[in-house]
Amino acid sequence: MTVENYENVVIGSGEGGKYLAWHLSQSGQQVAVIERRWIGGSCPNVNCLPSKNEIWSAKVAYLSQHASTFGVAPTKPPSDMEAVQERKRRMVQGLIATNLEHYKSSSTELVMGEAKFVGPKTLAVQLNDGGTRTLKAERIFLNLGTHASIPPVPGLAEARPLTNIELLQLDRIPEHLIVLGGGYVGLEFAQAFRRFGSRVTILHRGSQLLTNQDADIAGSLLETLLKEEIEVIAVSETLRVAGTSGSSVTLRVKTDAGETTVAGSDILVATGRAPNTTSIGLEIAGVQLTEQGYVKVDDRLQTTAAGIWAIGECAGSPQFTHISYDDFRVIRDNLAGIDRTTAGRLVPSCLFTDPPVSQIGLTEEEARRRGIPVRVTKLPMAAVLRTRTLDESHGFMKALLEVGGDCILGFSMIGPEAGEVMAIVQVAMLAGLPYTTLRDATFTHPTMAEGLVFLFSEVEPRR
Ligand SMILES: Cc1cc2nc3c(=O)[nH]c(=O)nc-3n(C[C@H](O)[C@H](O)[C@H](O)COP(=O)(O)OP(=O)(O)OC[C@H]3O[C@@H](n4cnc5c(N)ncnc54)[C@H](O)[C@@H]3O)c2cc1C
Ligand SMILES: NC(=O)c1ccc[n+]([C@@H]2O[C@H](COP(=O)([O-])OP(=O)(O)OC[C@H]3O[C@@H](n4cnc5c(N)ncnc54)[C@H](O)[C@@H]3O)[C@@H](O)[C@H]2O)c1
Repeated sequence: MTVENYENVVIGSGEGGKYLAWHLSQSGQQVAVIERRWIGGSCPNVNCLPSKNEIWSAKVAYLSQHASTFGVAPTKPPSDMEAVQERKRRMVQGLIATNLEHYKSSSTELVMGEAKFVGPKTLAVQLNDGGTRTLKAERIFLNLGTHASIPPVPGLAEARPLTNIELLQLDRIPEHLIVLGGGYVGLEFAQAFRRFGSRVTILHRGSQLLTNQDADIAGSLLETLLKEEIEVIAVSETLRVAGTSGSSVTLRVKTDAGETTVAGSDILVATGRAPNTTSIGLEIAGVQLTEQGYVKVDDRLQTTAAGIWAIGECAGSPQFTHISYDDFRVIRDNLAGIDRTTAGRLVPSCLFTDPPVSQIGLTEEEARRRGIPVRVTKLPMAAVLRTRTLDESHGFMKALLEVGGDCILGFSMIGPEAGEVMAIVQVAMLAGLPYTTLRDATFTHPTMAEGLVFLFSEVEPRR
């Protein structure tokens, strides 16, 4: 067995891992990235970007169906899913090419294969093209990602349910899609496939959709989904599943009103993620896991093994591409002797439903739970005149402010361009600006951002 020595090896070419690899290579270090399947990680291949690509096609389908509202001849569903797929595939191929270009220009070696620890700092790589290589490194970075978890419901795995990966490969429109889970993945796909022409039923656990958002935000989103004739059922338990996804499936579920049966043609499992940390020999490397199976790290993303770091979802970081990228910056800076941690960082999020839902900082519910006194200000989207020009005035903006000062503690929005408007508030929060700076700013008319002036003009004065 020949052992090849490296300064740095990154396992997984996800967002944080690839940026770290390219950065280290460009700084003159020797780096290999081992990736078993997705060049560039899950975001450009099977997660964020392909889903947002199809969601945009679904928006076009929706606008075409409602074109008469705008004085244009309408088109009836169903959509041409083969063409939707083709557009998405072209984008993904382009993204992969861009990633490969970065590997080439930074002189980072990309090894396509599956890595396993065979010694504390030694990896055996089962190459995709056949054969194995053994790589030993001074520093190892784990960017392993997660996969969709399939709950242990009798009959569910046997029903061969769709996850985000298979759903994004469908070149047909499911007749009746049952979505298990009312979180990010479930909600985005439920609305998109309804717009393509599927009948859709969401089965969600708990009393509200989007459990990490305030009830008023989740309620406003629910109104939108119901208006688009998406069926939403709160279940306390999924008891069993029969049939096969793709032809016919039946779910027996428990609700507050008793047991009921839900039948459809396809089932999408969107009930959260499980880390890709099993069967790769992390114990051989001395890398400990948390109870949930994520890599145990400190706030500089160092694992329990010296010289080994973890990045992104596998490290238990919030499950967003921009956070995986920030993890890269934390490690990069610490390697350069600059103190930087993950502690207290702002984590913005945007759910790409229509209208989208964005959130940063404290929610009202979290403030209440933590006993933090806040002033709350709210503005209906109908008061933002840009929404009237689009016929998209559903939703509202909400901000949380200090009681003893004028800093912004949190912002949530359901409305058009919610992610972009949130970014403006985020900058104010990062700069520690008082809300009055946004209140007194002049934003272009008519834009969604202009709504911030009116939102912050509504703030009750400090007592
Ligand atoms: C459907 C969907 C939509 C999403 N949309 C958004 C969005 O709009 N915005 C957003 O911010 N986030 C979104 N996310 C989350 C986002 O995709 C992830 O948080 C992000 O990609 C960061 O992932 P990562 O860097 O932790 O790992 P990944 O990008 O998943 O990379 C891990 C890589 O490691 C490889 N790997 C694992 N084990 C091994 C091994 N043993 N050997 C070799 N290679 C290995 C995997 O093949 C994979 O390529 C979405 C998630 C899903 C499921
Ligand atoms: N726009 C975005 O940024 C975006 C989009 C998609 C995914 N993501 C990321 O990926 C992560 C994973 O998404 P997800 O939707 O899989 O997880 P999630 O945690 O967002 O939602 C899963 C939901 O499923 C519910 N659930 C769990 N078991 C269930 C069961 N047996 N029956 C019914 N419901 C059940 C949970 O209560 C939860 O509400 C997200 O948390 C997010 O961080 C982000």
